[in-house]
Amino acid sequence: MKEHIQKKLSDSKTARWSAMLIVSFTMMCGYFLTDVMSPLENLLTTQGKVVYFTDDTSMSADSLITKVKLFSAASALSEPELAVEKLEEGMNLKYMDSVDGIQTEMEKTVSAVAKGEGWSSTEYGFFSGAYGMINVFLLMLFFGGLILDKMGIRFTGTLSCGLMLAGALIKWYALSTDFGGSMLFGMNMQVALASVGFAVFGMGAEITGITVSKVIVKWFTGKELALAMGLQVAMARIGTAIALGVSLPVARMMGAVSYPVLFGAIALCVGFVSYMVYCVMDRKEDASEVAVRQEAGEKEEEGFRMADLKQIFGSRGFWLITLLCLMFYAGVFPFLKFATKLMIFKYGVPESFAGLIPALLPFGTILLTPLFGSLYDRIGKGATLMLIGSVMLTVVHILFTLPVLDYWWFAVIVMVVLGIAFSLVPSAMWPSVPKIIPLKQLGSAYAIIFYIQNIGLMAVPWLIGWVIDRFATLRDASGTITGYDYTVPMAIFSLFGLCAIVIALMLRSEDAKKHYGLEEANIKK
Ligand SMILES: NCCCC[C@H](N)C(=O)NCC(=O)O
Repeated sequence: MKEHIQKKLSDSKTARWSAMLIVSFTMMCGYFLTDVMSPLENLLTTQGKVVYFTDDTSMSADSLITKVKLFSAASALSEPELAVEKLEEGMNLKYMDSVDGIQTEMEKTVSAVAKGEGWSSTEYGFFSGAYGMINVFLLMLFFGGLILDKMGIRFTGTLSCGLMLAGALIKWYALSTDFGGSMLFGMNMQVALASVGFAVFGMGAEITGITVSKVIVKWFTGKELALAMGLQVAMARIGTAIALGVSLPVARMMGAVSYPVLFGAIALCVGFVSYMVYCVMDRKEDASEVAVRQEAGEKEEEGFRMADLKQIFGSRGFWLITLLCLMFYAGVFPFLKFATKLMIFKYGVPESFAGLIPALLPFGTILLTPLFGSLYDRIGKGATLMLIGSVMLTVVHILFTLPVLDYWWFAVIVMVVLGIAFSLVPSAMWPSVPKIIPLKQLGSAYAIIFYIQNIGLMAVPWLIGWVIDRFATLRDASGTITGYDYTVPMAIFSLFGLCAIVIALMLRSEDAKKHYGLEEANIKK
């Protein structure tokens, strides 16, 4: 008679790849919401309504009305009854504008009118950094890791998806409400409440992130681990790319910045349901694992103990990966928050296309992250991949800093190179952690890495927002903003890249000493 051999559910290719797709979809919705406000920086920091024309230029509604009236006076026409509230899509307007210092007659058609929120760059930076605030100040990410290792994947993932959704709804409420200039914590009420929402969302998103990483390690250890992690990250990047590409057109079409957030919250509800589906699979995987152990007469693995934290904290390799993560990601995610406006003011890209250039970055990574992940699975060289990625990040930021080649095509090329760097490092970094830290401590290990990384995700946008207000905003004699010079903010991003190179070099030499296996293939032949 043929002997029946118990198998784990994860031994089935279909089952493990389905699990990967389901949790990655949830994460993708989270990433969409994380970056959905980035292309709206210019709109958020404009006071009053903004008018967009069919030729892809835009102007504040107040200034347009003044210019229309100038035209009426110059052409001796009776002043039209035009007011900001009457501006709408399809209107054909004649106005006077200064072209090369000469007052010139212009005629343009309005393609959309959207409401700016009048935030300062500092307020925008504060809001963007709020993502990491609860994680950092209330140590919630750290506790999230402990909860994950103690309470398991199903409980933690459900909790974190709920937090993401609650945060997204608070943010949507804040952005869709007119608080009439009231203040909270000495801050514009809208900025404060939107930041609270983003902070709650960020707590959920980061805990979901560590949970999803643990899910992938659980189903793919000894199999296609780096490829699966690469594909999960690639799907997350699709979320970022969609956010960067569609957020501004949606806000314009609907006339307000709150709508992209609302659509993201609706998508997240679907992501929540998909996580529930994964929970069913997770239960089956656990049951099959128990059966395999019983058949083999193995004892159940010991659970996580607080003492295990000592082992994590005592590992130099772990700290180097953590610091590399801090520096590398400080140079990428916060940069994306400011990149759309950089494209408008440094490279002269029309606002309606400006979000598409930063969107190239995550798009590039969609193919490359799994590709490099699979390379790491088969031939290794993880520490070297991280080093090359860090060098590329630094070169890119130096090129964005220098006042050379301020053409849109050059920005595209540089952004593609950044996309390659942004594929190399994550595809090698995340699958390297289980080579240094054992599975039962992995939730806590990822949580600590994400915790330190969140300090950067929080503080860097605060710093850059303040630096833009202080050192990068150009004004005319009357104090009106005339443009931005991004040299100082981009030089700061270059410094993060330089630190990443030094740490990647140290990690490679530590690996050579301690034999973590970072340069070895993941798939054992
Ligand atoms: N904009 C999303 C921030 C997610 C940060 C998260 N802690 C993370 O590092 N995820 C892995 C990745 O490479 O995206």
